[in-house]
Amino acid sequence: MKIRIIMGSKINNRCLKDMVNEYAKRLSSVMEIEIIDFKSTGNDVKEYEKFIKLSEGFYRVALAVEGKQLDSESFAKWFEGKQNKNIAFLIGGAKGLSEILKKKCNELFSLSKLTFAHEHALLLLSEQIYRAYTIIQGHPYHK
Ligand SMILES: C[S@@+](CC[C@H](N)C(=O)[O-])C[C@H]1O[C@@H](n2cnc3c(N)ncnc32)[C@H](O)[C@@H]1O
Repeated sequence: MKIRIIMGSKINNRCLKDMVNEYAKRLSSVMEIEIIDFKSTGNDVKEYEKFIKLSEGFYRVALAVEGKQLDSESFAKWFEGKQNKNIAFLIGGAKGLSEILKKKCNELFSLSKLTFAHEHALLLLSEQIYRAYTIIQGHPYHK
């Protein structure tokens, strides 16, 4: 299984990067997690093309406030059902993901009704992917 997290904005916070890398490292024996961040151009068409190209062949999940909200156990079940798929999670920059891009995605997931900075959305998503894996494995981390 391969997970690609695509960010329409650069990750600048070093501590946050380290935390995200730590989750990816813990999961590296069972899945590959790749993070691709790029500087936003502010041009919706160019960003659309970039996101689509980078997520070609992946099951696309857009992160958006208005998306579906799951609890961690449900997310783990969803995740388990996607074990033989490659998943791309799309995270927008300051302007968010365009409507046309969200329509191209297979699903829209929300982390909360609160709006987070793109880096915080990345950290929450990474931790929930790790948590999902520990739930599936019955590992005590998820308690
Ligand atoms: C600063 S937010 C963008 C805010 C923008 N005004 C909008 O409405 O989308 C940057 C990105 O973080 C992600 N994000 C922020 N809060 C989120 C939430 N509660 N659930 C899911 N994704 C979220 C989304 O991918 C969003 O495009």
